[in-house]
Amino acid sequence: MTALQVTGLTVRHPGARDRPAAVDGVSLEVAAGTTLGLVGESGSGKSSLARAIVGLVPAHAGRVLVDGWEVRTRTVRDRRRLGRLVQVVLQDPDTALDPRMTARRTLIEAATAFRRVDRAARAGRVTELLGLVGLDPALADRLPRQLSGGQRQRVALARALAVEPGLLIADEITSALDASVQAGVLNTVRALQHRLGLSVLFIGHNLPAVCHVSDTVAVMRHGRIVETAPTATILRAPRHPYTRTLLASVPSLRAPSPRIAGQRARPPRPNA
Ligand SMILES: Nc1ncnc2c1ncn2[C@@H]1O[C@H](COP(=O)(O)OP(=O)(O)OP(=O)(O)O)[C@@H](O)[C@H]1O
Repeated sequence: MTALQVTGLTVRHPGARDRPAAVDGVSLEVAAGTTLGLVGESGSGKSSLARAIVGLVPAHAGRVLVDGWEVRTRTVRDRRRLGRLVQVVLQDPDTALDPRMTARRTLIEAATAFRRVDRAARAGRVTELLGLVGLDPALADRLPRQLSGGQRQRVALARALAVEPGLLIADEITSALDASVQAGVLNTVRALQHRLGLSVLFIGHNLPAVCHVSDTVAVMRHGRIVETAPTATILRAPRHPYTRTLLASVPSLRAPSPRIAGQRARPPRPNA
């Protein structure tokens, strides 16, 4: 079963028609219950691809299937269906969260957007969601400005989970965080994926971070996927010169033990 299937997707941004396509005929798949990492340097087209998948920017060509359904965003009904199937968490939790809403209200609003949740069950659901992302339930009544950057990003993650989507798209979710906080959020994403059986498209420019949470990694450059392989293969035997360049710039990831073949990469050190 395929959670996400993208075929021949091309994105040309308005006002940039004379430049190469931001996304140029990209095809990729996220198998149900697995994480596909999408890695590439800034400007390679990762966010354009993510936005096109959920209809935030128009696709020039190509096809996107989520859980077998061809994504459309023409009607309110289409958009609701898409929102139930896919949730997106973005880089900057400061702009993603409503500054006037406590974590509790944010989570209740998301949990009840598509499903009925009895009033009596709501407090329990908030506690459960905060627990899932490793937050103390005592933080439920805080506003975003009363939380740290890492805590805000966890609330954004909990809000996405509140909808109970089959597919989560995480676009550079650790990039705005201090290095010391990044590893904790990455570990949370990996634990969630295992525990909830989520399908995840995890986007980032930091190869160790992407490898840490991903079963398979796709490497993107200049709008195209240059290599897709299981994470252990990307680390041990990358085929494309660009993948090798990315690896070479991360000394701690070179020549990993062959024992990790078929397994996930070792966790990055918290200060990596
Ligand atoms: N709204 C837009 N209008 C015009 N060009 C855009 C727009 N958004 C992105 N681009 C261009 O599309 C290309 C891909 O950008 P995109 O943001 O998708 O890359 P990225 O890999 O996500 O980069 P980053 O990691 O820095 O976010 C870049 O050349 C960028 O300048």
